[in-house]
Amino acid sequence: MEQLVASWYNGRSLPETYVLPLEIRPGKLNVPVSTNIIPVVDLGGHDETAIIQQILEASQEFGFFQVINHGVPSNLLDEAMNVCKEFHAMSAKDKAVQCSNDLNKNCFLYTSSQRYATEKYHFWRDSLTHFCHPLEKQIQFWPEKPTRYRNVVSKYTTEVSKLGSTILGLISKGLGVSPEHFSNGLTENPKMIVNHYPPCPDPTLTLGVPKHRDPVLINILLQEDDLCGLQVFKDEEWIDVEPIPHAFVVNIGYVLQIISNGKLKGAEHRVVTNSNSARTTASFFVSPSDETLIEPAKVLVNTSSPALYRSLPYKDFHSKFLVTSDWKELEKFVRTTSA
Ligand SMILES: O=C(O)CCC(=O)C(=O)O
Ligand SMILES: [Fe+2]
Repeated sequence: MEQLVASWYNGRSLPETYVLPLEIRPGKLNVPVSTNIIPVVDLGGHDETAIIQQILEASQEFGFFQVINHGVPSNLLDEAMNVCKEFHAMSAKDKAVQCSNDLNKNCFLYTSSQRYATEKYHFWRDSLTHFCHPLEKQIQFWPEKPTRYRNVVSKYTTEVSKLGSTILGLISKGLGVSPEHFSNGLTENPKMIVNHYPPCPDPTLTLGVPKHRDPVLINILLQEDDLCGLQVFKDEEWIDVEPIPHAFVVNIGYVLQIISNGKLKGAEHRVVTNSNSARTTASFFVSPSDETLIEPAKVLVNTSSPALYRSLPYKDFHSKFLVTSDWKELEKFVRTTSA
């Protein structure tokens, strides 16, 4: 396995292979205070129409929002975050014993990105990734250490799955798309990604994750209470996603941009590092099964709003995503020729 950053960073200066070209370096880290603030949606309210409107507006304008009063118990969020941190705090040897480094396996561990072997430079991140559904089948592949991992994370992913269905239900109502549209194979392949960004010797020169869009329907992200790192690109500026204790960050992925025929935005985002503390996050990627055809919902396509994207199996889209870091190339691949 490529060496996890956590196993060698201590006391080292930033290796050349992590120094990014000027145009994508974060440079100055304090982003200017922006008038753009990622919207916060209170899911506990009774006015469903108002909630749907807030979610749709945020998804159109930012492609990002945070949710509070979402129904997942706070102690479960704390336990899940703690066990994710404990996993990454284990020795490299223990981590290697727990997980494969084969990206085709149901549970695997990698560093930088899944394109490590071909990427020009590396990123300051280690990630554990595993599938979550069906739980009875997948759980046997998850790490056995820390010993609480399977117990806590199975409860966590069960709750976050329900939240995902709720949010997609609200989005489908807002778009006027039948809710079956999202249950029909589209949400079959949820995946957990436990990201870890060790303290970095020079956060101005490198990134934890470069600018990207998620290749999924939505991502439901748990971040630590007091550490910024995630930034959203909007109106040519980077905006910090300020952590709110026990909230989730939700972002629209590119698959939902396709299904909504461009009405919702698969937002561009990146992760900056910091030199003081390690930061851990858990992404819950809600994505279709490999064979599911992804295409603009029929009710959203008409003569005045023609289909912007062609129909293709999710696995074709995802394979292309894994081999290209060039977003324009991916857009070209999924767009209709007339769009
Ligand atoms: O760690 C974060 O803050 C975000 C991670 C992310 O963008 C991803 O997992 O796609
Ligand atoms: Fe992402």
